[in-house]
Amino acid sequence: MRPIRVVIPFKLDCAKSRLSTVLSTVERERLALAMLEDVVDAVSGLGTVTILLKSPLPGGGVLEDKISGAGKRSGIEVLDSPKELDEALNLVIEAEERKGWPGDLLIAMADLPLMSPSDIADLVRTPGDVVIAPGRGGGTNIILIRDPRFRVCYYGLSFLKHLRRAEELGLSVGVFESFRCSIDIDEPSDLVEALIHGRGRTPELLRDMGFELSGKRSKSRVGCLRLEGASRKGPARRS
Ligand SMILES: Nc1nc2c(ncn2[C@@H]2O[C@H](COP(=O)(O)OP(=O)(O)OP(=O)(O)O)[C@@H](O)[C@H]2O)c(=O)[nH]1
Ligand SMILES: C[C@H](OP(=O)(O)O)C(=O)O
Repeated sequence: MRPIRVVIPFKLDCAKSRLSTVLSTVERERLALAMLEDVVDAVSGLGTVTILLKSPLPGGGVLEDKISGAGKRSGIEVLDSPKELDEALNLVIEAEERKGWPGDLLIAMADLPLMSPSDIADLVRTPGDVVIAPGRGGGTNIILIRDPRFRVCYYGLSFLKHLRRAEELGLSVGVFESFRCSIDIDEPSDLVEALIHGRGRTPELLRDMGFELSGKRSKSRVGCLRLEGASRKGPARRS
């Protein structure tokens, strides 16, 4: 199997804004960092890992000082880029192409806390010039790129856009269907999945923040918030 370089795009500034109804700005940053560490744990056995960090960091400093285990692990590179997601990633792909494509490129989003090393091991065994693990709602949670001509185009039903782009290039596509890889944490209702199925830092942090499962599927009022399936002890905190 060809070497694989893992790239995890990560933005901390205004992270996870779709969770702002249930988490303060600081809490969303803490959650984003916890999920990043869980993702790094899941992919670390594959090869070199690059965290493609949207710079500048809120409040300055360096990412390594904000994450514990993952940031200190050998083989983790943090690459700063002020560019938006697509441009930042396509510049990385183009750089690998100019180097003669020394290895394949696996792009994993930083908000996939359920993903496990075995899921990733199965994904990289999936045939295709491009292999995609779709996210719910038409997103692209993980993409393995084996052909340097491919470029990414996220947001707005990106899964379909990536299928179309591969077809236009005459590339074969593998779709990796996995419950654990399909769960990206975007909306408050996604927190239930992290609490039920998560095994790493993310569910631990959510419980520390006072989230708990309500036992049955019910609408729980938390202040003016309504959470399906999970309720929060104490008053909802806002930034
Ligand atoms: N390097 C980089 N990463 C990004 C950028 N925008 C989002 N990301 C990362 O890409 C992944 C998917 O992005 P989203 O799910 O939209 O994350 P988000 O922007 O924090 O969430 P929302 O504010 O709710 O859209 C996450 O790992 C983000 O950290 C960007 O402009 N640059
Ligand atoms: C990055 C984006 O994430 P979503 O907004 O779909 O969760 C996508 O997968 O295209």
